[in-house]
Amino acid sequence: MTTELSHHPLVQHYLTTIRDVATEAPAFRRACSGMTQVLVAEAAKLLEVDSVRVQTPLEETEGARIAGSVVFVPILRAGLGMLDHAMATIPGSSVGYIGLERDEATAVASCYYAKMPVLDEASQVYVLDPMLATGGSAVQCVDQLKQRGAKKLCMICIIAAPEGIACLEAAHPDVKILAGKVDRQLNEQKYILPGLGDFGDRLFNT
Ligand SMILES: O=P(O)(O)OC[C@H]1O[C@H](OP(=O)(O)OP(=O)(O)O)[C@H](O)[C@@H]1O
Ligand SMILES: O=c1cc[nH]c(=O)[nH]1
Ligand SMILES: [Mg+2]
Repeated sequence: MTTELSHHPLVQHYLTTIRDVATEAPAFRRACSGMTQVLVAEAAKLLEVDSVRVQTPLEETEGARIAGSVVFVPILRAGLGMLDHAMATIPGSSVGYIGLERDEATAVASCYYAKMPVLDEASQVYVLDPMLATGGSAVQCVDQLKQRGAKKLCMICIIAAPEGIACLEAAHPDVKILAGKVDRQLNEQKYILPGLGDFGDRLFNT
């Protein structure tokens, strides 16, 4: 598996805003959107294109269009914070949803919802989840996507823990990861350090 880090200055700028304990929900949401826009654009480098001809008002010239379908799969809840800008960046994309929630005591995620578009081996599937902590949620999500036919998968996250990367790599070595930052470690409650706290709570003001 390849894990890629974004070195884009905007990603580092927005990450600092969302880490900051003083950042409240409105600014947190704006920073999350701004960061997602850059990460999705970087992850879109994976897309293949078909050569096409295009007629300008003056003459015909060469062009390119995305080949195959693009599918975004936000992991609820927190992944919803990344969805709007992902869809705006690739307006022809499809969206699947998966709900996964970690048990507060064990940090083991369980699935409470799934609704997917048709997937096939040509679909480029991007899983959206800002936090890759133990990796349990990502592995369960990818398990389900592969069962439904997905073969080309990329996980886009804002912060990844080394433990989460190792877990996803062990279970699904073919899945690419694009992260805004790889943080130091998990704490005893399986929160990422230094991290940003509970992403879902900060995004949804709960
Ligand atoms: O890598 P893992 O250890 O599985 O942790 C990562 C997951 O934890 C958080 O979700 P949470 O369970 O808090 O649900 P929420 O998004 O509804 O708050 C986060 O949004 C990820 O989905
Ligand atoms: O640090 C973490 C780990 C999992 N989920 C979060 O929202 N934050
Ligand atoms: Mg949460």
